[in-house]
Amino acid sequence: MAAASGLVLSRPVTFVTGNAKKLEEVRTILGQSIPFHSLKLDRNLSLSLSLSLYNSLFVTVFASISKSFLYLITVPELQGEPEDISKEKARLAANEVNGPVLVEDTCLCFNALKGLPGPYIKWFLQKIGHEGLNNLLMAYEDKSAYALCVFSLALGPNMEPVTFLGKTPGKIVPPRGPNDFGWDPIFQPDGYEQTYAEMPKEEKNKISHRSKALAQVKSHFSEARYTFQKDASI
Ligand SMILES: O=c1nc[nH]c2c1ncn2[C@H]1C[C@H](O)[C@@H](COP(=O)(O)OP(=O)(O)OP(=O)(O)O)O1
Ligand SMILES: [Mg+2]
Repeated sequence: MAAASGLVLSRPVTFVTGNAKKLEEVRTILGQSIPFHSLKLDRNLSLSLSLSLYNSLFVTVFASISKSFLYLITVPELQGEPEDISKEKARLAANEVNGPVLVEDTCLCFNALKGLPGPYIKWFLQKIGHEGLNNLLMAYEDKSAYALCVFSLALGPNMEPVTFLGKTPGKIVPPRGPNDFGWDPIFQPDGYEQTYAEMPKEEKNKISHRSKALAQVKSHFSEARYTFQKDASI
């Protein structure tokens, strides 16, 4: 029976993030399509920024799962190529959770800067803000950029993660629209007159880097047909 219905996992997949906005979008886009733990996250950022080539920052995440579990998850902010970062994040999260996890890492890549800030966008945004990000491109005519989302699924500790990529091309513009999610106000996707921030959420979710990557996650789940020892309501 297990073979007929796909791989048996110890429990439903836990989506690990410290970013409430990400979680909100993932929830909306996925709906009921994948059996996830219902996750509510609170974050407690413990910042220890160093110039080390290794983990420069540790994010402490309190995840209360289905109201009855509380996980303290420390996921380091890693460095390197987007896919490697996302995979490593999944390995670490799977060890912490001791079960199947899905994680996601988002990059904002400027073509004139050969893909930078890329995975380091979080620090660039935190340090220099929307204006600073625009200024980075002042010396270049090419303001084109792309948003890249890399999900990694690890079925358990010591399991090799699988990645799913989603990419949306656009350009960097002076900030427009509500400032409630990261770099949304300065990213204008190709074919639109509005920035991500100006768009209605449903519109962003139709074309975003995140929804493109999640479409692949969904098809992976429908092909794999995982079953779980414990049901999703736990
Ligand atoms: O759709 C988006 N629209 C605008 N801004 C966004 C988006 N998605 C992520 N962001 C921001 C959050 C963070 O400043 C950086 C990614 O960093 P990233 O490490 O992936 O996110 P995070 O540390 O906030 O959450 P997590 O705990 O899942 O790693 O870009
Ligand atoms: Mg992060």
